[in-house]
Order: sequence, then C-alpha cells, then structure tokens
Amino acid sequence: MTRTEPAGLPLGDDFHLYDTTLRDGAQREGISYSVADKLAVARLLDELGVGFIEGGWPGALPKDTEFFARAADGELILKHAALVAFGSTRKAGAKAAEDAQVRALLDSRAPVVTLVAKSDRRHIERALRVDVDEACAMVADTVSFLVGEGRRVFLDAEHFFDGYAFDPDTALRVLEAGFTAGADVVVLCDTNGGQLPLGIAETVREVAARTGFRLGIHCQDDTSCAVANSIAAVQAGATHVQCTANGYGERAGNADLFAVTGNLVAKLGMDVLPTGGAAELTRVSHALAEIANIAPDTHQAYVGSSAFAHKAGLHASAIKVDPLLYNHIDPSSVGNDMRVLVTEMAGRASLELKGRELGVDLAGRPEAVTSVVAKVKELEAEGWSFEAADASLELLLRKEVDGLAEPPFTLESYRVVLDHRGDGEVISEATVKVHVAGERVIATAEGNGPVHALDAALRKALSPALSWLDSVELSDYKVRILPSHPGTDAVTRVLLKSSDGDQEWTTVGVHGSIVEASWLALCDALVHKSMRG
Ligand SMILES: CC(=O)SCCNC(=O)CCNC(=O)[C@H](O)C(C)(C)COP(=O)(O)OP(=O)(O)OC[C@H]1O[C@@H](n2cnc3c(N)ncnc32)[C@H](O)[C@@H]1OP(=O)(O)O
Ligand SMILES: CC(=O)C(=O)O
Repeated sequence: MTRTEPAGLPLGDDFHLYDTTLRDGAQREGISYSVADKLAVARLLDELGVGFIEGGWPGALPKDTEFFARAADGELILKHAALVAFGSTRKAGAKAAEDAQVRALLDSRAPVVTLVAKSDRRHIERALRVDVDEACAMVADTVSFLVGEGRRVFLDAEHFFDGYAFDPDTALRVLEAGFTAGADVVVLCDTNGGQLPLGIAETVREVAARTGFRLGIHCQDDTSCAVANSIAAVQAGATHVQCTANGYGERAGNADLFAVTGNLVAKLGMDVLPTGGAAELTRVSHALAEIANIAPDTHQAYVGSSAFAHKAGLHASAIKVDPLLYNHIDPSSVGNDMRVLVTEMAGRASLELKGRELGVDLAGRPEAVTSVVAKVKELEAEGWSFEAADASLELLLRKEVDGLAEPPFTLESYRVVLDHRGDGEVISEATVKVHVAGERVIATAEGNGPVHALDAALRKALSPALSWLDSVELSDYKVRILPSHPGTDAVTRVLLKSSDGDQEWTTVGVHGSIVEASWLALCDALVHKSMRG
C-alpha cells in the first residue's frame, strides 16, 4: 500500500498513550474548563508523561481556539507530550484547503491533528447525507492537505465497530482513504460504547490482518467495559490508546487513563510512561479531579483512596504475613497507600496491623487485642463506626493496652437550651461545668446551634488551662441518623474532623441525642489532641 508520509515528523514511536480529557473528557455533563484550567490540566498530563494531549477543537469552541493560541505563544511548554488539535474532515462538496474548520486546525499551530470521520455507512448516508465515495474523498482530501502542511495526522473512525459489523467494506474503505492519504494511525472508535472485550479483540485482530494499518483504539464506557475493551484492543494489536483522566467523558464516560495506564504498566509490563511516571498516577488523578471540580471516586481502581483499603479480617490476617497476598500490586508503585480498616468485620490481625499504623505496640498483648476486637464489634452493632474515625479507635486501643493518662478535663455536667425568640431568631445557649487543672470551672456561651454553643462553652471553660486549645478547629462535621431496629429508637452518629494546622484527626460519637453524640466526638477529639501533644 503506498501512502503519503508526513513531512519531517517522527513516526518511530512504538506505542501512543493519548489523552483526550480536554476534548472528550470535557464532553462530560457538569465539566466546564476555563482556558486556565485547560492549561493546568495539560501541564499535569505532561508531568505524568502521556505522549499526546488532545487540547480541544479549535475553530468550533472559542475557548479551545484561545487555549491553542496561548499554548503556542509560550504558556504551555511540554516536556513529554505533543499537543493535538481535534476537528472533523472538510464539509461535503468543498475543498479541504478552503474549509474554515480545517484551516482553524492549521491555525492552532498544533503539530498533530486528529480528524474525526464517519465510518458507518448508516451515518454516512443518513447523518452526513453523502455517498461512501464522497465520505472517503472528504477523509482523503483533508488528511492529505494537513499532511502536506506538515502536520502529523491521526484518523478517528467514528462508530467503527458498529459500522464494521453492518458493512465491513465501507468501514475499511474509510480507513484506507485516511491511511493512504498519510494518516499515521487509524483509530477504531467504539463511539456508542456498546462493545464487549472479546468482540473488540476479534475485530481489531481481523482489521489488522486485513489492512496492515497502524491501529488505535477509542472506547466509550456505556457497557462499563471501556478499560477492558481498550486493553483487549492493545492485546489484539492496537498501538495507540485514547483515554481520559478518571474516565471523564460523554454519557457514561471514556476509558480511564489511570486504570488503562495501570494495566499497561503493571499487567502487560509496557513502559508507556517515563521513569517514575507510574508513581505519579494517584497524585495526578486527584489533582485533575480538583480542577474538574468533581470529588475523586474513592473506589477508582489503582488511584482511589479505597483501592487498597482492607476491611475483612481474613484479608488482614494474610496481609500481616505478606501485603501482596491480598493486593494485586504494591500500592506505592502507583503512588497509592494500603490501609487497614477496623470495623465489625475485623479480626485480631486487622487490629494488630492498625496498631502498627497508629504506633501502638500490641506485641505480647493478645488478650488486649481480643478484648478491643470484641468491643469494636459490640459498639458497631450499636451504630458506632470506627473505619473513618482512627482517633477514637486509637483511644479505645490505648485505654485497653496501656490505660490512658488522666484526661485533660472531666465533666461534671452540661446543659443546652434553645431559645426561639419573638422575632423568629433561634439562639442556643450552653453551660458546662468541668474540672480542669484542679479547679471547678463553669462557663456559658451562645451559638447558632446547640453543638456550636456547647463547643463554645467548653472552649471558654478550658482555654485558660489548656494552651493548645486555640489551635484546634473543627474542620468537618457529619451527622447520620441510623434507622431504628424493631423495639429500639433511632440513634445519631456524628463524625467530627479536627485540625491543629499540622494534622487532622477524626472522632466518632453515637447516641440517641445528637447533642450527646456530638459531645462524645468532641471530647474524644480533645483527649486525642492532649495525648498526641
Ligand atoms: C464522537 C465525538 O464525540 S466527535 C466530537 C463531537 N464534539 C462536538 O460536537 C463539540 C463541538 N461541536 C461544535 O461546536 C459544533 O457542533 C460544530 C461547530 C462542530 C458544528 O456546528 P454547526 O455547524 O452548527 O453544525 P451541527 O453541530 O448542527 O452539525 C454538524 C455538521 O457537521 C457535519 N459532520 C458531522 N460529522 C462530520 C465529519 N466527520 N466530517 C464532516 N462533517 C461532519 C454534520 O453532517 C453537520 O452538517 P450539516 O450542518 O451540513 O447538517
Ligand atoms: C472520536 C470520538 O470521540 C468517538 O468516536 O467517540
């Protein structure tokens, strides 16, 4: 097969890790990147070491036009990646050289252009409203024009898998039109995301055998198989894989860059990132979630904060022997950490591992371990939850193991009243009576709610004696009402996150009253701080 070679651009790269967060990822409902966001995303992806960053569609979206202009004017210096402009082939019946959208791709000054082309005959005839000859001419004309202008061109064959199943000859003719005109890679797209891995692998293998073209893969996630489909395509011979950060994308999203990369590196042994890049996966995933303003998915494979969190006691007992017995990889190889959760599902091994993490020496203390495990199970049955409240768990553990030092204060009583005034304002007032530094102190304070008032009164009572108190702030407060079991009342669980500027710690309180549940969590927070110093 003869073809026009792109002028002066490298073709020797064996495998392409291609990111389209800034174009296809931005098609996710709820994402709207500013130009500054786009530049920040591109810098992070480049730091990670992807080979190609698709920056958007210049000429179609003003923000994307500006992004490419600012990038080319020096605001984006890429060390690893090449910047890619995305756009469609020329319009039917026109000339590529005169098509405004095609010219905008050149004007973007991006060294690489990815063109989207329809390869399903039904789309060609019904959406483009042209015949297959004209569809192929649109591809060939646009590719050869851009290659002639010195651009490296990739061709995204939209709806390829559906189109190939419906009419393989048409689908292959579109690929051939692109490849012979000089496209470096023809990318088989599962645009509707309806494929499954075995079918993808079979088609990729068959197309590779029939054409000999360099193939890429682009999978949407409508069957929740985009990552599996992408990996299957690579195993079947694709050497260019398109993904988006955290799987952001139209509808159900795209293949997640972090899972795809994790699999390529850890499972297939492919060096698709520069040295040290894999260990950056978790950091970059979270940083990109921050820019997209989407909370990270804690259960995301490889990079989620729960991806290596173990709750089951049986897992912990094996992990104690060797962490790899229950982890599919070393979490640090992708920049993540293993965590052991102590809950009602814990066994002795879970607590021993947690003890190591918290710095509590449990060696030679089997009775204490057994007793704390039993206590945790008992409390969790009543509605307590320690998996997110390490500080309360540590207090429980230390009390059993070495007996806690004297708490910094003891409570004699507290009282909270709610005052609904004539003008509609609701004020809470709390009085606490505590013993601190050998004295009995009574303090009263107001707050905008009962817990706020109680916290304020306690601080007023304690701060003359406890110098560190002012540094402690409540940084998060979560309340959950737990449904009652037959014959019991509902209980309230409060999780309190505290911070002293250096560290954060979480405590838990459970009671039928939200005020008492909050008080228990608040006391644990202060006792924990005084113990840690
Ligand atoms: C599978 C994907 O995700 S591909 C990426 C899709 N991304 C986007 O669509 C986001 C950016 N899109 C846009 O800003 C606009 O849709 C634009 C600027 C591209 C086009 O806007 P408009 O000119 O108003 O046209 P509209 O969006 O209604 O329709 C698209 C036109 O492109 C044509 N078209 C669609 N695909 C192709 C293609 N591969 N090659 C050439 N023309 C195409 C359609 O037939 C239609 O032509 P018509 O106007 O003659 O009916
Ligand atoms: C190109 C693309 O985004 C798709 O076919 O899904």
